[in-house]
Formats: sequence, structure tokens, C-alpha cells
Amino acid sequence: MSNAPIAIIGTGIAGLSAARTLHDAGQAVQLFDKSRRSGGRMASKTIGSGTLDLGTQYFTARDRRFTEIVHQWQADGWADQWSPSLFQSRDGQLSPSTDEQLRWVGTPTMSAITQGLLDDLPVTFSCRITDVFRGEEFWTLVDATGASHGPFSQVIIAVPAPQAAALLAAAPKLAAVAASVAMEPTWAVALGFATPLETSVEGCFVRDDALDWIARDHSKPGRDGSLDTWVLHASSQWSRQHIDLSREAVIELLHGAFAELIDCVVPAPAFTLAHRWLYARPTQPHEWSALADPGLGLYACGDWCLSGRVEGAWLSGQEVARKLLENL
Ligand SMILES: Cc1cc2nc3c(=O)[nH]c(=O)nc-3n(C[C@H](O)[C@H](O)[C@H](O)COP(=O)(O)OP(=O)(O)OC[C@H]3O[C@@H](n4cnc5c(N)ncnc54)[C@H](O)[C@@H]3O)c2cc1C
Ligand SMILES: NC(=O)C1=CC=CN([C@@H]2O[C@H](COP(=O)(O)OP(=O)(O)OC[C@H]3O[C@@H](n4cnc5c(N)ncnc54)[C@H](OP(=O)(O)O)[C@@H]3O)[C@@H](O)[C@H]2O)C1
Repeated sequence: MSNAPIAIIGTGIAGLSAARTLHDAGQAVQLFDKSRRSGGRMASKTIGSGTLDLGTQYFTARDRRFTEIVHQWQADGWADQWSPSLFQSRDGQLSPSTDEQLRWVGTPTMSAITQGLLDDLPVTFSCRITDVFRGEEFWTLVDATGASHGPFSQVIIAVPAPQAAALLAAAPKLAAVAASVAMEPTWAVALGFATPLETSVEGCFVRDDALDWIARDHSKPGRDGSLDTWVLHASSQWSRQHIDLSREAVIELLHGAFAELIDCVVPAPAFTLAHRWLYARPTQPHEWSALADPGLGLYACGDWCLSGRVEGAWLSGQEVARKLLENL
């Protein structure tokens, strides 16, 4: 066994789930991410004195192992339950839609969970990996500036499937599996109101043309900030149809759909923001858990290997770590 560390590309929940387990098993890891901080689709956006969850809104825990770790995160102060006043909207009709489902969020921000998992593990941010190749014994990564990183004993690719396919070129079978996964986009819009809206809605499953989900971000536990903040998610279909629209136009259209849906007066927002998630969710769940070529030392994990949700991403990271340790 070599002393070279294991490279992990991606500091979303899947990459960090794997990283933490490998580190706890005594393996040296080195993480890379193209963003400036961890979280990926669980990232939080800082707005003045507050933050917003533009991606993941909440997560559920159905698997026993994930339920246990979520309770650990709660004990660590990284996560808490969110019990919004839930509604649904169908054919323009808004109605209460209470249920018994436990829903969790990171506290005080969604990214607290990945920040907690990352802790002091070695990481290089703002580093987009473009090439992953193997020499006689070790792996080398090349980033978008042309700089090389390595040597590494093994590589885990923990990025959305369409981005993983390119990085898996050294293992054509794994690359083909990743390339077969279609992922849908989501346009997200945040609105901040100086005066709280006069509605009891805190979360709403929407089945209309444009919107898919709205949430009163401010109602989540631990959120600060002076504005009454809302996050609106467009449906996959609407997002695909409007993929190249300007941010301003998307804000105007989704703000309009929100004002029609909600049961109160909607004044002009004091603050607006739009974000386009190109690879928001796989079109369908899979049962791969994780991809592995142990002979080469190349692995892949991510939500797209399982349920397309936070729980699936974390479980996929666990599985990739298990497979890698088993083959050392
Ligand atoms: C709008 C939206 C709403 C959602 N809502 C929910 C929800 O309510 N509940 C739920 O359970 N799930 C939800 N999800 C899904 C959930 O966010 C994902 O399943 C989960 O976060 C995926 O984690 P991951 O680690 O697999 O991938 P990611 O979080 O995408 O992490 C991949 C990381 O890899 C980095 N990366 C990519 N390419 C490179 C490269 N070439 N070099 C270096 N770094 C790279 C990225 O910057 C990113 O940090 C939502 C997703 C979106 C987009
Ligand atoms: N926008 C994106 O890009 C997304 C990517 C990935 C996931 N997204 C959403 O995350 C939610 C996670 O699903 P899950 O963990 O299974 O949460 P649930 O709350 O259980 O929701 C699943 C699904 O069930 C319907 N639903 C649940 N509770 C209610 C309720 N009280 N009233 C009405 N409907 C409810 C709802 O789907 P429908 O098709 O039945 O409307 C929920 O979506 C999940 O919301 C993903 O969409 C987004």
C-alpha cells in the first residue's frame, strides 16, 4: 500500500461523506472543489446579515444509517428539524397539506453540515479539475489552469453525473454509466421583503406550470437576517424551457407566479436573486450505490447513484468509502 493520499473531487455531501469515513479509517485524503466553499447543491448563499438555501431545501431520513448520522449532526448542532406550516397548490388552489414527515435542515445554514464534515481535512477550493490520469503507479489531476496535483494512490469523483463522465475517461465502462444519467435543471429565485408577508405559508408543494416548490427560508431554525426571505423553485420542465432566459426575466416571471399563488398582498421585494442549477436532479433514481474500478483505483459517487436526494448522496459516499477500503 502506498503512502500517497486519496484524491476526492467534489466537496458536496457525497464527497465529504466518503472523505470523513476514509479519514476516520486512517487514510490520508485531499479534496478539491471548483467552488469557493463546500456544499455543492447544499450550499448556502450569504445575503447581508443572513443566508439563504438556494439549493437543497430540507432533507428526509428513511435509511437507518442516515437517520443515525442525522441525529449525530443534531447533537453536534449542525442540523435541526424544520416543521413548516405546509401547503399545496394545485390548479391555482392553495390549501393546507399537513403531514407527519420529519424534515431536517442544516443549522444555522444548510452548508453547516458539509462545513462540519470538512473540518480541517485538506482541501483546495476554486480548483476545477479537468483531467484525471494514471501513470505507472499513481494518479495525477490537472486543473483548469493547467496545474498538476498529485501523486495520488486512488481517486474518488463525487460530482454530478454529466461532469463525472468526462473525469472517468480512464475507466470507459464507468464513464459510460455516468454518461447515461440525464440530469434536469432547476431555476431558483430568492425574494426578500422588508415587511413580513401576511400569510401562514412556510412551505408549499406546487403543481402548476412554472413553480414546483416555495419556502419561507426565514422560518427555518437558526436563520438570522432582517428580511422575510422566500425561495422559489421552478419545475424541471419550466426550467428546461427557460434555460437561457436572463436572470432578470426569470425573477420577473417566478415573482409573478408567486404573487398569483400566495394568499396575500406581495409588495415589491427589497432584494432578489436568481440561480440556475444546471444539474439539479437525475431524471430517475438508480441502484448503483457507487461506481468502482478497484483494479485501477478509480471510483465515483453522488446522489445520481441512488435517490437523487441528500440521503442518497450521503449513502453513496459511504458505499464508495466501503468499496475502496475493502480493496486496499
Ligand atoms: C434546487 C435544488 C433543490 C433541491 N432540494 C432538495 C431537497 O429539498 N431535499 C433533498 O434531499 N435534496 C434536494 N436536492 C438534491 C440535493 O441537493 C443533492 O441530492 C445533493 O446535495 C447532491 O450531493 P452530491 O455531493 O452528490 O453533489 P453536489 O452537491 O453537486 O456536489 C458536487 C461538488 O463537486 C464540485 N465539482 C463539480 N465538478 C467539479 C470539477 N470538475 N472539479 C472540482 N469540483 C467539481 C461542485 O462544485 C460541488 O461542490 C436539491 C437540489 C437542487 C439543485
Ligand atoms: N428542485 C430540485 O432540483 C430538486 C432536486 C432534488 C429534490 N428535490 C425535492 O426534494 C424533496 C425531497 O424529497 P423527499 O426527501 O422524499 O421529501 P418529501 O417531503 O417526502 O417529498 C417528496 C414528494 O412528496 C410530495 N409531498 C410530500 N409531502 C407532501 C405534502 N405534505 N403535501 C403535498 N405533497 C407532498 C411532493 O411531491 P408531489 O409530486 O406528490 O407533489 C414531494 O416532492 C422533494 O420535494 C423533491 O421535489 C428538488
